[in-house]
Amino acid sequence: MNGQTAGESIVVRDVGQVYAARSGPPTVALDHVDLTVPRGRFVSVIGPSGCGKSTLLRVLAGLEEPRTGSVSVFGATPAAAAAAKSVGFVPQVPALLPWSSVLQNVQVLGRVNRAAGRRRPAPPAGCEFVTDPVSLLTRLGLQDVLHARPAELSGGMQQRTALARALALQPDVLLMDEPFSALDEFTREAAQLQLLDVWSELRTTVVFVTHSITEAVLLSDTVVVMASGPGRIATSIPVDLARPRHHGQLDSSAMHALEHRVRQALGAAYAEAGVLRGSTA
Ligand SMILES: Nc1ncnc2c1ncn2[C@@H]1O[C@H](COP(=O)(O)OP(=O)(O)OP(=O)(O)O)[C@@H](O)[C@H]1O
Repeated sequence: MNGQTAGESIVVRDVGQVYAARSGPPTVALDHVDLTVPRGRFVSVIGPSGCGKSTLLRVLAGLEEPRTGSVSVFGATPAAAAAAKSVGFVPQVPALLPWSSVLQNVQVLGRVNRAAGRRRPAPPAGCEFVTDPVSLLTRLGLQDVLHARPAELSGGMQQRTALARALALQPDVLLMDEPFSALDEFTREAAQLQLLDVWSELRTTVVFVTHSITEAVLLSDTVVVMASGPGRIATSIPVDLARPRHHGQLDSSAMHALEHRVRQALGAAYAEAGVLRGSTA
């Protein structure tokens, strides 16, 4: 377990997931997947379309049971972690309540928490902002739109609201499924910086699915490259860029070298999928 105990890490062991197909053989979405995410780390998952990234997130979120293998979220099953509101999820589409304000969208989970009688440990020193929705939204640059409805917000603002909603749970783990993929380049960069800014203080454990090599490298401690046919982990690439990260690092030789490594691994995953498809056609 890489020297980590179950309570200190998310541990995925030999996980497999299979879906029945409408016709033909079943889809092996995950096959012998092993992954350890130590507490407080930021891990990105990248891979060809259909390689099982979202399936892996759903298994971690307790939304589906894996067919085989085991998953521990800091010592609990994913279902137990989800029931304890220890898992925050930021989907690709923000799915905000359209008739509620930005503030109400974030407050609603606080109410769910209180109704569940959930007690959270005090946040790290200096991170008290996370316990107060107004402070949290202000921290994410949304102080001027607290009372706006989602339809009045830009895409970037909507995603930051979804991030605030997830963070308001004070989750032990934050699962993010291509949260910035629909944003234009500059809005995306701003959202990345906002995320890095709050993450650098909260140090919530993050599993972040993306199709962007640059985004994966810029944000992460480790980039996990998946391959498809069947869905599996091809390699894990540690990112040793200094923190705090910023877009000034994008032009550094270290950044380019890491992007190159991820691109090579991803290229191999795509090529292999093509070979596998060719051989089974
Ligand atoms: N509920 C389901 N029923 C049947 N097949 C499914 C189901 N969910 C996913 N799959 C299949 O499992 C495989 C993995 O899907 P998944 O959505 O996890 O991939 P992904 O890597 O997230 O893809 P993308 O990058 O396109 O979002 C795909 O072949 C997909 O068609």
